[in-house]
Amino acid sequence: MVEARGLTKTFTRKKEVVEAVKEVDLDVADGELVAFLGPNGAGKSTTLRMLTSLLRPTAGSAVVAGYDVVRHPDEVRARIGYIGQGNAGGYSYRVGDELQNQGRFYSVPADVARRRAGELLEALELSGMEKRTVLSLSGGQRRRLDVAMGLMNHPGLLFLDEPTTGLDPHARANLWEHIMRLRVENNMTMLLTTHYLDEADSMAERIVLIDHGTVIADATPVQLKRDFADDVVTLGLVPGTDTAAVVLEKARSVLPADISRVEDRHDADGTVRLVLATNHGPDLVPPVLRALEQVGVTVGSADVKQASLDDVFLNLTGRSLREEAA
Ligand SMILES: Nc1ncnc2c1ncn2[C@@H]1O[C@H](COP(=O)(O)OP(=O)(O)OP(=O)(O)O)[C@@H](O)[C@H]1O
Repeated sequence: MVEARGLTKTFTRKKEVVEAVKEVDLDVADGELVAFLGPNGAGKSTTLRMLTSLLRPTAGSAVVAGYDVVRHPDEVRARIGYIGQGNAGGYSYRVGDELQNQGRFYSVPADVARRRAGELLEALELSGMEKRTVLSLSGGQRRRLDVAMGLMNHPGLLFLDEPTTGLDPHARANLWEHIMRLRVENNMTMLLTTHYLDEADSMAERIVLIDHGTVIADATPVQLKRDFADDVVTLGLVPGTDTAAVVLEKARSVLPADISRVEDRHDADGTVRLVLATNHGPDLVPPVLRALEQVGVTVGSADVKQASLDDVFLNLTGRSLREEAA
């Protein structure tokens, strides 16, 4: 569905040169849901705008829905849906008219457009709002209208640029529910950008991490977390009659060899904790507890913090995506 090679965009403004996207290679297979994840200014939107034929690449090429984006932009646009960062049409227009106009833009016959608009309004819980102006809709309703507009031409491939930014958690979850249902019903391939790590983690089948215009990782969320971050298991040890040093020595002697890092922590309340970094935290706890029990070490508490995409970004770049997004 998407095949980009060496995609590059350089902006020049008042003698300032910005290399927004640098030699990006990207493949999206039929039916896949891929998320572009990266900090502000990483080049996500610029890449999306090149793939949707809105922006001409400085170098490189992209074939989208079977057509070259530079040579056949009309063919590309006819086959894709694009939901930009702040669409929501003309604010003073009526919802129903906006959808009809969008249909006309795509040369959808008027009766088909009317039927499609009705179906989409119902699917996106906007029924009865045809006569309302866009301005009168809530943020979540407006974003759902954007999705409806992006789907008027029945695209096989949908591009979404930060679909949920600015929405409250309830509206975000609600929008996702709609998008995911429509994806299945319409058998759509999707490429989206987001700042939200949790969204990318739970929704995307593949994540392309982008930083300073370059792809720094491209894999499933599970693979990324396995390869570039560790789970952290923290065990609170009960000293009993042994000293803390003896307990720690006994504990360390029975730990499996594949733990990537072992540290001990002495908290202010006197608790001694063993901190283990591993790429299989939840599976590690039961055997470690059994082994510790066998050498007479009692565990009073266990905590598992599973690796996150933020840990992945931090390990790859030295910066936290969460802090940059905030
Ligand atoms: N029209 C333009 N003229 C000059 N510079 C631009 C233009 N559009 C984007 N840029 C710059 O290109 C870089 C990448 O911007 P882009 O919007 O693609 O990033 P992004 O990852 O989508 O960021 P955000 O998450 O904030 O939307 C930034 O440094 C931005 O300032």
